[in-house]
Amino acid sequence: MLKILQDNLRDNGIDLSIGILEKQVCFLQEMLRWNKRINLTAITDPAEALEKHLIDSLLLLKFIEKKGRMLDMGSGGGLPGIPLAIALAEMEVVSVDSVGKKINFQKHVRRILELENLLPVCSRLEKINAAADFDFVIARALSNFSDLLRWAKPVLRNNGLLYIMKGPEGPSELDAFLGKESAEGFAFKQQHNYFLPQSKAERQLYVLQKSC
Ligand SMILES: C[S@@+](CC[C@H](N)C(=O)[O-])C[C@H]1O[C@@H](n2cnc3c(N)ncnc32)[C@H](O)[C@@H]1O
Repeated sequence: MLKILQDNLRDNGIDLSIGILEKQVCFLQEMLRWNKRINLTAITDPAEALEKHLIDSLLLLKFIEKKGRMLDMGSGGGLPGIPLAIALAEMEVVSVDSVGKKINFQKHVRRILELENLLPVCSRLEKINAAADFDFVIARALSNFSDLLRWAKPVLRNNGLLYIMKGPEGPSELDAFLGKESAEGFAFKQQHNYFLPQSKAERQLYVLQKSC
């Protein structure tokens, strides 16, 4: 698993140390192990989880800033926040989900991998009390653009970045959002399109900047 992860990341210009790769694989194995008892992911096949969870999260390293304070909204089993916290020692990741069992799993990962830059928090996003405290907010498989901007706005500092990860539905969701609402308080900065290495599944990363 480690070699496949290393090769796929290298093919995309991402070179992580063996120590970091080992931690990534350990996280994934723990997720699959805990998944037999609590519902963390619908994906149970290790090869598929490697690509759709770990590699999908780590391909972001090509596009995102590498240090600061990041909030992962609706992180579930810790995606993409935990792989990013493992890879980026200078990124402080606050990982929020409303389901206690999922956050307990994340706290277990924090403990066994000694991830001091990861803070798992059990809360609803609507109740997060962090006035404009984050440089970055990220979300994968959480909700529509409208909700994501509403939740991210109060917690992002001015000029902070919102990273929205989407699958093939991304462009039509974005068109629908722009068609009926304004992205008030945010400016579209970048869109990155990429493909997962094995399945060739299409992914988009939208980057929006808080403007006031
Ligand atoms: C589909 S899962 C995605 C999990 C993870 N981001 C991933 O990509 O695997 C969505 C997660 O968001 C959480 N969630 C949904 N609405 C939320 C809210 N308002 N506040 C906190 N967590 C929420 C759910 O508990 C669930 O774990």
